Amino acid sequence: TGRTRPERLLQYLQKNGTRGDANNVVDTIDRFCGTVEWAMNVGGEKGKIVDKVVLETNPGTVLELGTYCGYSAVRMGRLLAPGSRLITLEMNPAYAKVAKEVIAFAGLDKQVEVLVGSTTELIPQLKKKLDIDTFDMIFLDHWKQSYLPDTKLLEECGLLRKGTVLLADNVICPGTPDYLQYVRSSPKYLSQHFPSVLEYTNAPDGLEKSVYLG
Ligand SMILES: O=c1[nH]cnc2c(O)cc(-c3ccc(F)cc3)c(Cl)c12
Ligand SMILES: [Mg+2]
Repeated sequence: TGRTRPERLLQYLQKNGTRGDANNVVDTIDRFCGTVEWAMNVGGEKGKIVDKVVLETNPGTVLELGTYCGYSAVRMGRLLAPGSRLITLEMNPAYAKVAKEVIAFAGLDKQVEVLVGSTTELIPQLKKKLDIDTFDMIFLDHWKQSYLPDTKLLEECGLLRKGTVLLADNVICPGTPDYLQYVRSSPKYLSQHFPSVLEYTNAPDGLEKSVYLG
């Protein structure tokens, strides 16, 4: 039974959530993390900003770096138009296993696909693996040290197009200074900061939205 935090989160969802109701899944996971056990989901406050960016962008293809338990995949997947696809990369197989069950519980397993492996290994394979040419939106939420190298890798692999929206979590806490400096100074991006708080706390954090200009 729930030996790990992701397993305890999944068990709480299976016990207290409504299968097939993605909005309820988001609220139920937020209740678990707010009342039982903190977990590193993007959460409700930053999640409202993610919702706004997704609805404004209306992406047909989304790439998420860092799945964890699938909270943000469900949060974004629930807002996508029919026929849209969200691909999420997770290097920890135990996390990916829980995420697949959370995504299926939410009824989003047709729109959301979890790939297990490192971003460095998977990003160069995406065009071959999926019949996707470029992504309309990227959500960076994996490891702070990887944001910048993976962004450059996405550019090199031709997975970004004029207007692709990059949305990055945790640019304040834990903080991604090299990534911020790059997207804010490079002529290839137009960046905007959204101050917020670290999930389930009142510690300062924020999201950075950067539009790729090609
Ligand atoms: O590693 C992370 N990946 C993706 N999102 C994350 C997040 O939203 C929060 C944190 C975090 C921040 C402060 C703290 F005290 C403990 C954990 C981490 Cl460490 C990650
Ligand atoms: Mg995060």
